[in-house]
Amino acid sequence: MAHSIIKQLEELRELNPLVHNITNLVVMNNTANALLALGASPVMAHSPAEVKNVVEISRSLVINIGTLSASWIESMYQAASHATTIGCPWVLDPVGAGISALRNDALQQLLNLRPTVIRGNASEILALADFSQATTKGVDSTAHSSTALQAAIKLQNSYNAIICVSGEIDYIVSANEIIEVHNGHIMMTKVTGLGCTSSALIGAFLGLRNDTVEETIAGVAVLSLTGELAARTAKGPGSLQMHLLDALYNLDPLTLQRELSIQRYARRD
Ligand SMILES: Nc1ncnc2c1ncn2[C@@H]1O[C@H](COP(=O)(O)OP(=O)(O)OP(=O)(O)O)[C@@H](O)[C@H]1O
Ligand SMILES: Cc1ncsc1CCO
Ligand SMILES: [Mg+2]
Repeated sequence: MAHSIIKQLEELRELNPLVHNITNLVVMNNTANALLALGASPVMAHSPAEVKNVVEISRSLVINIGTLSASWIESMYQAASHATTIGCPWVLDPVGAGISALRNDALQQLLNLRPTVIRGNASEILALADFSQATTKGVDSTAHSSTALQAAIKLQNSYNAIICVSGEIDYIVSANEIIEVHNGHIMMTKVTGLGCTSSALIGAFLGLRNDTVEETIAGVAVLSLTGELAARTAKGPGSLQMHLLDALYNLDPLTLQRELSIQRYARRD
């Protein structure tokens, strides 16, 4: 497993892929810096007048609904439909799924455009699988990631997307397998937008080699591991954020080999 991620990271740094982000106003700067530190090239572009042009030149698209409004929905819809049409892989981050009709309606439209990958916290994945049962508080999860595993499997079956549930254990559900990433640190929940960063890093790996499951695992695992490494030396959330960028920049094969904690098994449902 580490071997695949080491190779992918090497390829990513060599290629410096352009990642188109339509993301929220809270995390925009952090996300761009994380992509740069990893070795990708971010572009944040959300005007409806240009998103199709930007999708055309990008390796992948990341759509994050964190600070949604009507004009952003239009941009997201245009970008996602164009990405699906031209075969550009795209990630959906359903921030705050379940908290309002605006978000739920936008998410239903985006789901119908068939994202390649969906990554959310447990509350968001539970809400996406059944909006009528949503008990979301806001953008932070109120549930352990394991409680959303069945919902993730249901979403995978319905939309044929790779589903990631983040939390103490990150789960990645593909058509055939469940992958668990055990890296991470509780302090990461005290820095806003690290789930959003995970979605963006998945975007950075997508499109590298047409193996979307391996690419998704790489994105999730790299963020969780670098967060864990950063937490070891951080005094609190402020320095965690700073150390995370340094950990992404300095991540090397030996550290991946030594520190990754990943399990994968066949789906039995
Ligand atoms: N309880 C935990 N223990 C260890 N690591 C955690 C825990 N919760 C989250 N993490 C780490 O933080 C990462 C982001 O997950 P989280 O579920 O907090 O995202 P999120 O709620 O979508 O965040 P945001 O919306 O602020 O971007 C996970 O992939 C994992 O590495
Ligand atoms: C706090 C917050 N509110 C809307 S988006 C966002 C960033 C984490 O998703
Ligand atoms: Mg989130």
